[in-house]
Amino acid sequence: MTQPALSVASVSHDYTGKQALNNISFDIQPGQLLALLGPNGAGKSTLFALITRLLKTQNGKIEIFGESLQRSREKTLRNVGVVFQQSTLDLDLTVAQNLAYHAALHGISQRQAKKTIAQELERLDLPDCIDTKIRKLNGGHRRRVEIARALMHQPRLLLLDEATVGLDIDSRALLNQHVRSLCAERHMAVLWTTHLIEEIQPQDQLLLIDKGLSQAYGPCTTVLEQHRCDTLKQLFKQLTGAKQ
Ligand SMILES: Nc1ncnc2c1ncn2[C@@H]1O[C@H](COP(=O)(O)OP(=O)(O)OP(=O)(O)O)[C@@H](O)[C@H]1O
Repeated sequence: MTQPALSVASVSHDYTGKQALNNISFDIQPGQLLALLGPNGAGKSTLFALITRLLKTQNGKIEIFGESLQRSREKTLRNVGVVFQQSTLDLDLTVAQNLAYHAALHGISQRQAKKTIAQELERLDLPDCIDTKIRKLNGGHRRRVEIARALMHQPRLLLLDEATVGLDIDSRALLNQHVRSLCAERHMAVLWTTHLIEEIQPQDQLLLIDKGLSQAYGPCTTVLEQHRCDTLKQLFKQLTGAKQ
């Protein structure tokens, strides 16, 4: 095994008396997509906030490419692209302006930024939108711009928190497919947080959490076999009691 892109070991989290996460451990290797699945209130956002350092780690260890998140914050975050659940694009700036601003924050030269913006938009099938204000784009296109932004500094680990929320079925499928191809082509590690079973594929790694506890972890097909389930829907219901 190579060094994991992301390693989470025995992580727990308390919100003043309420335990949101209890002893969660998992790894993501370069080129792997791990689907973090769980019903509402399972602890997905808490875990995401710990990995992105929005919350401070209370218990356990989080490492990105072998570097402790607690000790080398800047170094580790340089390797990470993040797409949050809520859009953080400036609606009154154009696509290019939003991306260029992010590039500047990462110390990327204007020349390099221009080149990367063109490449990423081409890749996302958005080249005609470069001078369009975000406000004029539909939800699916805005999400694609957010992915392009997260990729501007060429991260090796991409973290997405419920990136498809609010999108129609076609846009959801397209986005999911796009992230999968990035994962394969760039050998990028991906954490895909979702509460939607249909966004998960048999070749994915799966971490199913419920009420802060890890209920199942491993290659999707292995997890199904271990729990004698034919479908993820069945597994989800068996382990969480929740319906999809
Ligand atoms: N700031 C907070 N203070 C107290 N409790 C919190 C706080 N944030 C979350 N919780 C609780 O922690 C648990 C996990 O919440 P979290 O938001 O991480 O779950 P989730 O899986 O992301 O759910 P959802 O899909 O609904 O966003 C829930 O019981 C929630 O009520």
